[in-house]
Amino acid sequence: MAEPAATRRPPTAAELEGIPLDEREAVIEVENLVTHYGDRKILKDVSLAVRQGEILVIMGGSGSGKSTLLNHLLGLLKPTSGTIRMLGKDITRISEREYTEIRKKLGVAFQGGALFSSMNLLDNIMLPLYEHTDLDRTTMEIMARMKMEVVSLSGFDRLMPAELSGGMIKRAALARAIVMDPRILFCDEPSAGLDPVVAAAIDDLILSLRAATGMSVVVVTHELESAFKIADRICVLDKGAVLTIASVPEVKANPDPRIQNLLNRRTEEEVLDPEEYLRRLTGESQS
Ligand SMILES: Nc1ncnc2c1ncn2[C@@H]1O[C@H](COP(=O)(O)OP(=O)(O)OP(=O)(O)O)[C@@H](O)[C@H]1O
Repeated sequence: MAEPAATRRPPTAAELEGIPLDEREAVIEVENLVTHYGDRKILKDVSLAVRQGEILVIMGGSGSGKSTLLNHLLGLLKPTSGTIRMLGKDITRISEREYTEIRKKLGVAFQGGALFSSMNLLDNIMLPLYEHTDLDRTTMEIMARMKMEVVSLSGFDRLMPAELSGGMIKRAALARAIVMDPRILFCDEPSAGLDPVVAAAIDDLILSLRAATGMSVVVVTHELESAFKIADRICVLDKGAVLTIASVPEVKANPDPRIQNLLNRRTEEEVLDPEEYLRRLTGESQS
């Protein structure tokens, strides 16, 4: 029997080079995911796969279900039905102990950084090592500083989160997310709220991390420019359903007005038809 994906040595970026996405192993496979908040159906039969070394960007208007999907992928929410295979294991059906093993192979850069305000930068970046390893402090410091160098934060060990710029916080969040050399990196709005130059630098950083390590990256973003620059494929969500999962040129050429509205940043209200508006007022469009 083949060794499970979670324990096998992952392929390097060089080994993946030249292998088309479709022929690579999936590190995440979501099938027919349905989830509710109370009686309200939020994710409607979502299916998607993320391949080795792929950057998949999840896009969609406000309230389309991006955060809900991300929280399911991170094992923070349990779906009503459907499966989420992460590195070969269905995380909706495994024990907490098994999930902890998978979780060690996932890095998460949370929106806003999620840095602890009472800890300096170095300690913040070392946190996953404290949580998941028995390494001594000196080794942890060395590992954290190596990642700080990767994200151009060398020498800022003792700065407190309140002293960091928006771009530095995003880079610190990335450093913490990669400190355990994850197989899959999740980034929630990695460049939101940054000026265009700083945002572009974060995009470049994500691309160079993937190129150096061959890890897979899942990015949730509102930023079109960023999505077009970094995505191998974009998954467009609309009202909890996947409209398409396709390459950037394919998404741009997709004639679906909901996709074109999203790309052209037209608000939903501008394109809402009267009947849909009525259904919304009566609550009928909520299921
Ligand atoms: N804890 C909750 N309880 C009830 N409903 C919720 C909860 N969290 C989100 N929702 C609803 O679920 C839907 C999807 O929300 P979600 O936050 O996943 O969307 P999103 O695409 O991430 O939006 P945004 O871009 O604004 O962050 C929305 O209609 C939202 O109001």
